[in-house]
Amino acid sequence: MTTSMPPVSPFGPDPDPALFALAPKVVLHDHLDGGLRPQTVLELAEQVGYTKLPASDGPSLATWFRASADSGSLVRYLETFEHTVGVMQTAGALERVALECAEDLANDGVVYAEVRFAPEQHLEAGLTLDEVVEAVLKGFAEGEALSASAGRPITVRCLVTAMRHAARSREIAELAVRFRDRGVVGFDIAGAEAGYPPTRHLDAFEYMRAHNAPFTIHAGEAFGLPSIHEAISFCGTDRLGHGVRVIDDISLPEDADFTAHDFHGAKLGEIANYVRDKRIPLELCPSSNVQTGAVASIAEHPFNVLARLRFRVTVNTDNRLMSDTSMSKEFAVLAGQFGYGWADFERFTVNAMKSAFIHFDERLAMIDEIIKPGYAVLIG
Ligand SMILES: O=c1[nH]cnc2c1ncn2[C@H]1C[C@H](O)[C@@H](CO)O1
Ligand SMILES: [Zn+2]
Repeated sequence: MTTSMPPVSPFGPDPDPALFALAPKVVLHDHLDGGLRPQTVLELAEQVGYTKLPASDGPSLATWFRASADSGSLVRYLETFEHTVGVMQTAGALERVALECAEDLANDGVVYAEVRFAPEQHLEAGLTLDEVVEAVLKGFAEGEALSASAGRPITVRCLVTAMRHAARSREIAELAVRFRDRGVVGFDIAGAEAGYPPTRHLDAFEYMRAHNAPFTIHAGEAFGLPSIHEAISFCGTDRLGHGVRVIDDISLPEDADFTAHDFHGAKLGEIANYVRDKRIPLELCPSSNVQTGAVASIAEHPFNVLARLRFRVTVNTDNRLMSDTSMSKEFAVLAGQFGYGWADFERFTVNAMKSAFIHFDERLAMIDEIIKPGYAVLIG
């Protein structure tokens, strides 16, 4: 791969993320336990007597998360969650974190969010799975109400995640279906990918399919094509969490420039074709992918190749705390690297909204009433 001069962004070479705050944004892949405010981690630790935090003030803690997550390994990246999950063990803590999550996303101009977390990781202080989900949904509803009254309306829905190294996925899928009319719109599996293929959790996915309920699978992040193949072909996933390694099934000319405008010489293999033909959404998380070593750098991120080849790409944060990011920052990074303008960001946002797990009429209303008018103002 070669990288020539990156295309010039209409926003300048190193755009200010604040430029993107006004654009309506949709996030489909954002972890509740990966997006806490550093100050909240400190305050909750104090309240619940959690003594293992690696820093004692907000800025140092923020730096610690970002630096520790920068290891180039998904397994080491995931170790940082010990400290966020550690302080999210009571209903009050869960509710506060969910409320602040909704507020932070709304303040960044996110209009629709699907936020995920693994209820099975929040049972240490005696809550039941149902109580955990109820507390989180309560916090989201409060955050939505506060944001609406502050003139920043947002819709937040929840995905419940099962940890792929554990054995509770069927139970979590049942939880998702039990709460389907109360704000939980889907199911997911996450955690270390190598050694834990999606087919380990086939009964959970079969349960979801039997109940006509959608799900996504973290696949093609730390492990490559076999994981994507299982997720789409054996498990029947509706979306791919990351899915970034689908690039391994696309052959490009030896000297291809990942920042180019077109990729006419690209040859898609069977898996890549299937993902594109079926319009399977890719929940791409550029900054996170660099941190976990799924890609070497933003310049070498396949986002642009996949976008230009018209895969259904979406832009996501993954873990705002660990990556010190936001949707506006991810847009800024992509604009600076690949030269995208408002029309591109509108397309990625519409892609995301089309791929959401709420009902078709609700998706359409968000696109027609909020997203398109919002970008029309920006495009001018
Ligand atoms: O990017 C990720 N890949 C795999 N697992 C992840 C990623 N980000 C967060 N997780 C894990 C750690 C969290 O504790 C869990 C539930 O949100 O999901
Ligand atoms: Zn994730």
